[in-house]
Amino acid sequence: MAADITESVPQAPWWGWAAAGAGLPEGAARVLRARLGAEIGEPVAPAALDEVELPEPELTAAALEALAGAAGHAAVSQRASDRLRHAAGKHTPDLLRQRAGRPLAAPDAVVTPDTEAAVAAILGVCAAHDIAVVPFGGGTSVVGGVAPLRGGHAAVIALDLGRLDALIALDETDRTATFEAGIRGPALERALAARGFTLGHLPQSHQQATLGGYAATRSAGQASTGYGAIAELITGIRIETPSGRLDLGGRAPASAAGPDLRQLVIGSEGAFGVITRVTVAIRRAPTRKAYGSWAFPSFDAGAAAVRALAQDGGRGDLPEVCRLSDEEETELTLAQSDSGATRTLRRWLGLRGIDTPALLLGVWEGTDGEVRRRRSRAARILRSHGGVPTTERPAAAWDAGRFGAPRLRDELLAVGVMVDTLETAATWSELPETHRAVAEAIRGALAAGPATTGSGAAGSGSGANAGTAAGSAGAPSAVQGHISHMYRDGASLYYTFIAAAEADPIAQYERVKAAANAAILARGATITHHHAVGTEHAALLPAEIGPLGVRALRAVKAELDPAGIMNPGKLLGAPAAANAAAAGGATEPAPEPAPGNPVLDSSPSAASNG
Ligand SMILES: Cc1cc2nc3c(=O)[nH]c(=O)nc-3n(C[C@H](O)[C@H](O)[C@H](O)COP(=O)(O)OP(=O)(O)OC[C@H]3O[C@@H](n4cnc5c(N)ncnc54)[C@H](O)[C@@H]3O)c2cc1C
Repeated sequence: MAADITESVPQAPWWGWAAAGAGLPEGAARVLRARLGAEIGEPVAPAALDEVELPEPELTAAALEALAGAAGHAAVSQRASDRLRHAAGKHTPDLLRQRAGRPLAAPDAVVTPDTEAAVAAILGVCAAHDIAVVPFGGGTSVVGGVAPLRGGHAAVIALDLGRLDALIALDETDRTATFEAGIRGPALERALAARGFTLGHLPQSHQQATLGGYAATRSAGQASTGYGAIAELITGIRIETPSGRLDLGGRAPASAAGPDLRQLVIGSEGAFGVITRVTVAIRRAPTRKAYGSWAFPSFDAGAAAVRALAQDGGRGDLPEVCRLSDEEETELTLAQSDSGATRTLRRWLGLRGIDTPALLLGVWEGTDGEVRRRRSRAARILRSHGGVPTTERPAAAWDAGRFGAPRLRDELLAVGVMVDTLETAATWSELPETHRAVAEAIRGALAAGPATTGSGAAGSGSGANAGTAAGSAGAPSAVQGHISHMYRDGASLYYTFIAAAEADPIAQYERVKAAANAAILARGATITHHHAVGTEHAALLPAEIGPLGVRALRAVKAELDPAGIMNPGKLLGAPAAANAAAAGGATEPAPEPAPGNPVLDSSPSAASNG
């Protein structure tokens, strides 16, 4: 149940997800050796704190004093450890730079208010002193959402919401709960569980992510198929902006009073203001889970079956967690286990003509009778679409291990393996082709290898060498995918790519991202289903919502944030003024190159996020 998987709240180190673990599991290491053709080397430790190069803070004494006046002296820190922990999010280029001890930039101070009034006062100080504000929840962004960009302002602070973490109200009649926005996933679920409820929103990052962060990024939990993504769960939201407070929703279950402004705040990524409280729809905590796993002869066949479940099944037939791996992800998962059970499964499927299976996992949550009834109705539909039932074990094993996976990425990066994830979503009619096109684009970019000439080398951050220049052949790779958030009209698509790191792993990453983005846009799919826009996808937003759509959002920002201090460079990209400055060379500092780690090693499917 939600409560029993959210007991621990690891404190992320500044260079990764979790403190050093026990290394790679043997199964993962074996698959990597076999797949990537290399021996696993000794892990390279991240830089020590005193080796880290941090820029000098640029806040004036007057600005510091004013911030302390707004939030309290103890709430304003310029300690290196605090600045470092707020210097980046958690996507692979962030971690590569952090591990190397050469962060791109750091906030000039970290401010941790403990009241909404203090948040409003801080925004006033920042507007008056020309200070950019980066709202900081759990810092788990994988799209550059918390990058400490100044955007042409005199300084930048990270505004950490971590002390705003209270349950404000729980209404059992309305089945809603209101929280301060800085509460993290486990604390939120614990508070609800104490009263017999759950939110059911469990992104793989929930142990560190916050409710405000979920809202700001339009996040989707791993059980979103059953519970709904965060945009469907939020009934009310409050945001403090430099122009004042907006209190939205929460008056009635629905309203025809104009466009739903909550939806303008959900997904605003800190560019309009700071979300300080959120009201969510809650459910009775489930008392039972039921698991089911089915094998299909191909990913396309599995997707057709899931579509039938989503469109023709009855209410509740879709499991809360519904996850279909493609053939590659299924193979890499099975290959990590050489148990008798896995061998038996392969034989059993082989006898039914399924040699390259695509595995569907389902987790139903509810009461005992409910979950069994729902699972057997779903089973009938899946069988009628060619699904071969296996045991409950694969789904139960996935459920038990899913929140350990992010740590694995740290282990992989330590031993010189490039690993990261990316995602999109497509309608059912486009999904099979989109899946193939994006996977092939990623494989092609990895196989192309690094450019041998041109200015894009050595982590310039330009992404200009995206697989176009002549290059040496890339290393062997594994590219796996799954769908995991189902809708009546389509589903998300999620990819994990793994390869030996090149000498410039950030350039390697950018090459892959550029190729995948091009394929996603060419297929007419979305640039992001749940990771959000951040800096990573900001240049692609016009392709998704059109230039007029971007201008409309800019107009909203101009009203709520006239000085443009809120999270510069995220969501809407650089403002026009910053672009002009950039043309004159006064840009944000370019990313430092991460050192190459030529040693190959590490682990596949388990490192997959989301
Ligand atoms: C290992 C891993 C697994 C992940 N799995 C998933 C997944 O399953 N599903 C999913 O949706 N995402 C996933 N993510 C992405 C990320 O965790 C989500 O985007 C999450 O919602 C971010 O929450 P946060 O509190 O960490 O926000 P942060 O990373 O701190 O911030 C994200 C963005 O929101 C802004 N922001 C944060 N708080 C506020 C606030 N109170 N007011 C205004 N703006 C704010 C920030 O400025 C930034 O632009 C994963 C990330 C990692 C590293």
